[in-house]
Amino acid sequence: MAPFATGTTTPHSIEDGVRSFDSPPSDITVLASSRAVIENRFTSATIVISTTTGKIITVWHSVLPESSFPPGTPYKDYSPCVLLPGLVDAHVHLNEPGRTEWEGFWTGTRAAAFGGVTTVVDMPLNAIPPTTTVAGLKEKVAAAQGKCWVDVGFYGGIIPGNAAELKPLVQEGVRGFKGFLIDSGVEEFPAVSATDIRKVFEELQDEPTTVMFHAEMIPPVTASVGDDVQWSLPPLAPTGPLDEYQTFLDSRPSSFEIYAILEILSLAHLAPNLPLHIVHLSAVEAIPMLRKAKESGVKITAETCFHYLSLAAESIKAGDTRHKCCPPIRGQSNQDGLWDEMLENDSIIKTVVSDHSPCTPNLKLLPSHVPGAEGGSKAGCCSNTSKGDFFSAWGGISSVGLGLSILWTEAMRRGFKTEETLRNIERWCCVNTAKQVGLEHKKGELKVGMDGDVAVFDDAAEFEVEPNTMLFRNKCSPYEGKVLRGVVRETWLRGRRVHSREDGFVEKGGPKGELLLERRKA
Ligand SMILES: NC(=O)NC(NC(N)=O)C(=O)[O-]
Ligand SMILES: [Zn+2]
Ligand SMILES: [Zn+2]
Repeated sequence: MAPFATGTTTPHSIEDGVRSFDSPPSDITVLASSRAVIENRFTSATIVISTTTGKIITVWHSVLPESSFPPGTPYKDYSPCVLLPGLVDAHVHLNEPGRTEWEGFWTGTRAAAFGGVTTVVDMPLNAIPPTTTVAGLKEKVAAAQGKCWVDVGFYGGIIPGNAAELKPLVQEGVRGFKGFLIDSGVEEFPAVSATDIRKVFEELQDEPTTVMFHAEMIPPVTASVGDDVQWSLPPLAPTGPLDEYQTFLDSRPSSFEIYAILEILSLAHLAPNLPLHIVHLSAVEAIPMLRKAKESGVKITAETCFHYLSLAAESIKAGDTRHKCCPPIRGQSNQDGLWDEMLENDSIIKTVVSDHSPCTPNLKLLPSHVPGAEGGSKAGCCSNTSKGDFFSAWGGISSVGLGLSILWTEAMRRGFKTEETLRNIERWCCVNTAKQVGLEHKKGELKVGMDGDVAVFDDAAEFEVEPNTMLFRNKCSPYEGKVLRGVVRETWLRGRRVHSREDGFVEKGGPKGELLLERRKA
């Protein structure tokens, strides 16, 4: 039965979960596949999107043939590629204005679109000014206009002394806040103390927002955790060769994450209704205390990153500072522990994000034999003696747009089941990231009423990460040279194709990304 031709809204192929629609057929586009993830079900699907509103207007849990739609309706059956919701990467540093040479809206969002990411949320630091004031947010927004290939939301920043800016930033539509408990790496974004956090909690306790922390902290004195665990507290200063990864890892032990989380939890009672979130959780040892806090009623979640789930300290070569990030990538057993936690029911780790935090290659101080170093040697900013120094190099890993393939590659390497993994990825990278930033009413799921954001994922294909597949501004990433499984064939944003591997970007009319500045409801 042809739904449009007959005017009926209930074709006989309908299964449960199917919605009806009465939209005029002239402004629709149809994507179908025998394999899709729809509301956490692995199913066949036909998705009808209004090109006028950009919203999904109907979803069938079956592949309707093209003949079901009026002649001329744009229609494609992508079988056996998988239709996934466009990913929501809730942790990306787009450093424009001020450090646009590190990353900008144009390049960062093109890299996102290339990899099926249709929403990014921009971190409040590394641009100048940082997003710690309404004026700073306005500068960001002005700089972003007309340059975004995917939709972009903004976080606000928490620094000492800016408590009075926080409510106004909520009003202006920031999607949450981030603060540091350790040096951030940029002087305009200092770390907060317990006194500052108290003020922040007082200010934001009843606001519709999330307060997030970079949870690493240098304990002031010996810290004891409970009765029986005593953490030895190594200094942040190096105790071995500066170009050995282990020296760097030893300088930022798991206890720094534990100590920071204990500090946050000790203050959480001041704002019992305020959702708290730990960004880029690396240390598996911190999980039990987070779980315990959650069980006792603290509203707290955590995210981890593609790199903590796919890279391991044991394989990082001397001087390869492309791997430097904070908190650090830890050992293989830590990586295994993070995966174990994520596969638990009701895990504390709800989301997986990129923490794409790039810089110009010279600031990575890469020795000339490491890929991505060329800019460094040309820039000549550093003496040869500092090449490969993990302590002086910029901390941050570039990977926006590579995440889906990174996760997929790792999950397949671990022998995980295809359908379950795709459903998990939908949860970690779409549904839960959208929820974390208050966008669950329009992003992260392929269902009626949501934005028509779709990633067409070829789970069988492979590609090599090389300059042509890293569209971020600086081609300097630890994934370079790796062969990843899973290729995003097409990316659709609100019912329009933004990018396809075959035809590249749809340049006509320029970028169509919107700035997501509506005020959060919860
Ligand atoms: N200044 C930064 O961008 N820092 C970032 N750096 C990392 N993760 O290494 C972060 O998110 O903390
Ligand atoms: Zn951080
Ligand atoms: Zn970050």
